[in-house]
Amino acid sequence: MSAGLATVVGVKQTTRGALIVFEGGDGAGKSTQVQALARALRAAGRTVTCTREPGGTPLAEAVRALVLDPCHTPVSAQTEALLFASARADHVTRLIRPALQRGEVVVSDRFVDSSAAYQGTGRGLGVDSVLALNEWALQGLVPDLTVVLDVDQDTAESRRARRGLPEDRMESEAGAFHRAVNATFRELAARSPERYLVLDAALPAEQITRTVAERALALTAPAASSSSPASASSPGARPGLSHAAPSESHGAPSEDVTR
Ligand SMILES: Nc1ncnc2c1ncn2[C@@H]1O[C@H](COP(=O)(O)OP(=O)(O)OP(=O)(O)O)[C@@H](O)[C@H]1O
Ligand SMILES: Cc1cn([C@H]2C[C@H](O)[C@@H](COP(=O)(O)O)O2)c(=O)[nH]c1=O
Repeated sequence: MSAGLATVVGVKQTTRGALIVFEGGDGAGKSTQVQALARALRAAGRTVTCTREPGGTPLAEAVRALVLDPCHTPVSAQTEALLFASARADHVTRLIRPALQRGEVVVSDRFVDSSAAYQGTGRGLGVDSVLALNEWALQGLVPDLTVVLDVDQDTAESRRARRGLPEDRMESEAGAFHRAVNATFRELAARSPERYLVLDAALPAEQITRTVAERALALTAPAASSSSPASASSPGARPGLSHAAPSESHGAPSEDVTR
C-alpha cells in the first residue's frame, strides 16, 4: 500500500521499515544480539526479519559456503571481495528491500562494513575501494543503524574457543588481522556517528540488548495515527530514514487499515 493511502479515514497504526545491522569481530556477540534485539522488537509489536551476511538467500548462502570454506586457500583478495559483494547484491535485492517495503524491521548479522573491514583493511584492498565496489551491490541502500560491538582480541578468541566450532577461512587469520579489522569498524563509525552505535562487546549481553533496543524502538516507532495528509505522507522527515535508498525510501509506512 502506498504512503498516500494513509490518508484514508480509519488508519489505526503504521509501522516503519528500518535496516539495523550488527558489525564487529568474530566472536564479538553479534548473533546473540541479533536474536535478542528481534525478541525485544517483536515484544513491542514490530515485524522483524533476521538475516546475516554472507547469506540470507539461497544463492548468498551458497556463496557463503564457498567463500568461508578453508579448502579454498589461497583466494585472491579481489576474488574474495567480489564474492562477498555478489552475495550482498542478491541479499539486498531479494530479501532486504522487499522486507523493508513491507514495513518490516530487518536485523542483519553483518553487512557492507564487514567487507570494508575484512577485505578493505584485512586483505589490503583499501576501505574506500571496497566501499566503491559495493555501491553496485547496494544500489543506494544504507543501514538506518549500525551497531558496532567493539571487541578486544582476547575476549573474542576466548569466546570463539568456548563456542568450540571449527574456524572458518577468515577466523583462522592471525591476531593482527583481527585487530586491524576491529579498528576499521571503529573508523567507519567515526565517519558517520549519527547512524552508528559503538558498544563495548565485553558488557553483559542484557545491557547491550537494552541499549540497542531503546535506540531501535525509537527508530521504528509507529507513526502517529492520523488522517492528515501531511503527517501520513512525510516519512522521510524522520531521522535515520534519510539514509534509505534515495530512489526508494524504505521508511514509507505500511498501514494497518481498520475496516
Ligand atoms: N556480552 C556477552 N558476554 C559474554 N559472552 C557473550 C556475550 N555475547 C555473546 N557471548 C558468547 O560469546 C560467544 C560468541 O557469541 P556470538 O556467536 O553471538 O558471536 P558472533 O559475533 O556472532 O561470532 P561470529 O562472528 O564468529 O559468528 C557465544 O558463546 C555467546 O554465548
Ligand atoms: C559479510 C562479510 C563477512 N566476512 C567474514 C567475517 C567472518 O569471518 C565471516 C562470516 O562469519 P560469521 O560467523 O557469520 O561472522 O566472513 C568478510 O570477510 N567480508 C564480508 O563482507
